[in-house]
Amino acid sequence: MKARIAVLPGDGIGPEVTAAAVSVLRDAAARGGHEFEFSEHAIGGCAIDAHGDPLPAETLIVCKQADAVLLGAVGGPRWSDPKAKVRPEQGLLRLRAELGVYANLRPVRVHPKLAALSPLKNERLTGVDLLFVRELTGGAYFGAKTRTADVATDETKYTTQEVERVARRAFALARGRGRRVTSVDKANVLETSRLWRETVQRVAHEFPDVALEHQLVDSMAMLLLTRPAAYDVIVTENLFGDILTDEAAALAGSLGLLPSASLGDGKVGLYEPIHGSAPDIAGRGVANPLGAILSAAMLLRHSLGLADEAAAIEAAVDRVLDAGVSTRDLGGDAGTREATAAVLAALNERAASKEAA
Ligand SMILES: NC(=O)c1ccc[n+]([C@@H]2O[C@H](COP(=O)([O-])OP(=O)(O)OC[C@H]3O[C@@H](n4cnc5c(N)ncnc54)[C@H](O)[C@@H]3O)[C@@H](O)[C@H]2O)c1
Ligand SMILES: CC(C)[C@H](C(=O)O)[C@@H](O)C(=O)O
Ligand SMILES: [Mg+2]
Repeated sequence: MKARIAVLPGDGIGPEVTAAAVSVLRDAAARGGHEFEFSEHAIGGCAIDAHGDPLPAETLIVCKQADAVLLGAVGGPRWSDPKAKVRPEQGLLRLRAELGVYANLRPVRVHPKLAALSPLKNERLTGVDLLFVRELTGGAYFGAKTRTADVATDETKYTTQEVERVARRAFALARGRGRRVTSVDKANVLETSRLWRETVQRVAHEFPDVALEHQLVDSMAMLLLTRPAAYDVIVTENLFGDILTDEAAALAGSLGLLPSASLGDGKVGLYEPIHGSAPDIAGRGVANPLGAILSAAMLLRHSLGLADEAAAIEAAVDRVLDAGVSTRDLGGDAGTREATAAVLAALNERAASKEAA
């Protein structure tokens, strides 16, 4: 098959982990006889420096015309002055809104080898296999903002339609997994959460084969650590989803491991690891590339319909972790390149053993 993939490396470790993901995609293309055309474009802080705009018009046009967008990360201290008028993160938020990718899928699995490293009790982590579905284009991130010298506001707004579509996506995904959805809100305090809860409840009637429960976000933050294996699909609003998924990264072992796919009703999907630009380790070749590589697998599955190729990459990542190859965030000493090379080697071995069989 032919596919156009827009690559937006961004800032900090973004270019390092994106290069790793692209090499795995090139490998999948070569192996499967596919023609993937990659083109790189600016976003975030480096786009502010080069074009005065964190989402240059050219980047947006190419992304809209692509089959999929692969993104590294944006932001960093250089562009973080609280008084700055333009921020790298605005480019990413605009891109998500422009692509209409309202459902952000963030799977969290705990690899057995890494469970042993966790400060949490091992038995609690056994079998953890979560899928967060984070609403991505609404809520406080996109509401009106005001600021005077002493007062600031960020409006949180949700419409029924915005909640319905992300809830439907979560229920549909639950059908392919454990058939359980936990909807997370703050309905004891927030009006937006009451609308959220009523709407999710109504959508649940369309999916009688999927069990629904509601949790308040504060207790969910605790439950995620005390009984993570009890959950399947967790659907929540933008801000809560951002926070809970970084928390869930502690279950998996590192923020550097977690991938994401952002999907809407249009054809273009956006794929990015959930971590940021990690300014503290940028440029040193030590970033964990696995979250970006697993995001590339999600790209193959969700945008290109190449489920087997995606599963092969996920299995290769598992084998690399099984073999004890890990980057510094996981207590190992492999660099970004070594970890990437190990994934490519595991893919090779698998292909060779399949051929031999
Ligand atoms: N999607 C995105 O582009 C995105 C996501 C989150 C944060 N950000 C931005 O990134 C900047 C830095 O934010 P932050 O420091 O709060 O969060 P961060 O995710 O960049 O880093 C948090 C911690 O996790 C570590 N880490 C993150 N990714 C890693 C990886 N792949 N391998 C090894 N260690 C990794 C970092 O070294 C750091 O110690 C901010 O400007 C923020 O807005 C961007
Ligand atoms: C950089 C920021 C806008 C972004 C978000 O909050 O969505 C990031 O934290 C993420 O999780 O992708
Ligand atoms: Mg985040």
